[in-house]
Amino acid sequence: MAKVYIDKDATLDPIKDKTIAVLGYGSQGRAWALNLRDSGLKVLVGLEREGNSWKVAESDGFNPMHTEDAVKNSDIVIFLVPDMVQRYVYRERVVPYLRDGMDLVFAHGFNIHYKLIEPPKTVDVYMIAPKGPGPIVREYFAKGGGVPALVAVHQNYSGKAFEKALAIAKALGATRAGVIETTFKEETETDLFGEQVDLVGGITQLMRTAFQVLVEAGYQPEIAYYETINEMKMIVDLIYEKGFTGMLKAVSETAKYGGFTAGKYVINEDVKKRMKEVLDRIRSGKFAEEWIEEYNKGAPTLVNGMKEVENSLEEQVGRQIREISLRGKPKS
Ligand SMILES: NC(=O)c1ccc[n+]([C@@H]2O[C@H](COP(=O)([O-])OP(=O)(O)OC[C@H]3O[C@@H](n4cnc5c(N)ncnc54)[C@H](O)[C@@H]3O)[C@@H](O)[C@H]2O)c1
Ligand SMILES: CC(C)(O)[C@@H](O)C(=O)O
Ligand SMILES: [Mg+2]
Ligand SMILES: [Mg+2]
Repeated sequence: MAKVYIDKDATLDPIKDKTIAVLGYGSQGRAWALNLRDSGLKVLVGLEREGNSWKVAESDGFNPMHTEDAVKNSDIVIFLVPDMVQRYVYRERVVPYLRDGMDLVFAHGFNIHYKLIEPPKTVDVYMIAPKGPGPIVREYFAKGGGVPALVAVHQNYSGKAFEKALAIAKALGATRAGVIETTFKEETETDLFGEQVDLVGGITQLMRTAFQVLVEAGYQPEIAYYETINEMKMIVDLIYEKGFTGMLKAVSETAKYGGFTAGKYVINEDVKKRMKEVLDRIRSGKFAEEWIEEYNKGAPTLVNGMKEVENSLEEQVGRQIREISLRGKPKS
C-alpha cells in the first residue's frame, strides 16, 4: 500500500512566508486561490485579461492583476489556466520574469510530461493533482473536508520541493483526506485515461446511450432519464462510500443477477481491448499531439461536442428532472 500523507505529515512552514501566484481563476484556480488564502497563505491572482474570471476573483475579494505582475511579485507560480494555454503563458508571461529558486507548480502533469514546458534547472517543479473537479475541491474544503490529491516532484533545485508540495496539498485541504506520491508520467497517463474511458467519456456515453435506447424503444424520456442518468448518482455515492460490495448489497437480487450478466455482455472484452488502445495512444504521446493540433485549429470537436450535448434530448429532459430531484436532495 502506498504511503498516504495526512494533515499531521505536512506543515505549511516551507511556504508560509512565500507569495503564491495563482494563474487562472476557473474550475481549479478559484478553488486553489480561496483554499490557500483561507489557510493563511499570501495569494495573488494573475489573469490575462479583465474578463469574466477577473470579475469573479474581485467578487471573491481578490485584487486580480495581469499575469506578468503576479509572476514578478511571487515566489511560487501555480499554473491553473487550461493545459493547452499553459505553454504560451509560460513562454510569454513567466520566462521573462523567472528568477532562480522560484517554484513552478502544476495541477496536472501534461505540459511537463509531454515537454511542452521545459523549465531551467534552477527552479523547483512539482505538482499537486486534486483527484476531483475544482468546485468540489472548494466545497469540501469550505465544509471542513478535502478532496484527495497526488503529489509529484519533477525538479528539486531547493531540496525542499516535496515538502512544499505537501504544504500546498495541506493548504488545499487534500491532506484532510489523504495524499499519495506519484510521478508526472504516472499522473498524466492515468488522469487522461480515467477521464477519457471512464469519468468523462465512458460514463457520459454509457448513460446517454442507455437513455437513447429506451427513448427509441418508445419509453417516456422522463422515465428514461430517471433510470439511466439521474439514479447514477445514488449508485455511485454508494460505491464511493461502501465499495462495490456495499452498493450491490443495497440493490435487489434481481438487479445483481441482471447486472452481473448484462454488464459483462455490454462492457465486454472488446471494450477492454479498446480501452487498452486508448491507453496506448496516451502513452505514445499520440493523444497529446492530436489535442494540440485540434486546439490550434480552434478546437472544433470541443465546440461541436458541447453544442451537441447541450441540445440533446437528454439534456433538455435533464433540466426538468434535475429540478425535481434537487428539490428532494437533503440540505447539508
Ligand atoms: N477542472 C478540474 O477539475 C481539474 C482537475 C484536476 C486538474 N485540473 C488541471 O488544472 C489546470 C486548470 O484546469 P481548469 O479546468 O481549472 O481550467 P479552466 O478551463 O477552468 O481555466 C479557466 C481559467 O483560465 C483562463 N483562460 C482560459 N483561456 C485562456 C487563455 N487563452 N489565456 C489565458 N487564460 C485563459 C480563464 O480565464 C480562467 O481564469 C489544468 O492543468 C487541468 O488539467 C483540472
Ligand atoms: C476532474 C478531472 C476529470 O478529474 C480532471 O482530470 C480534469 O481534467 O478536469
Ligand atoms: Mg484531467
Ligand atoms: Mg482527473
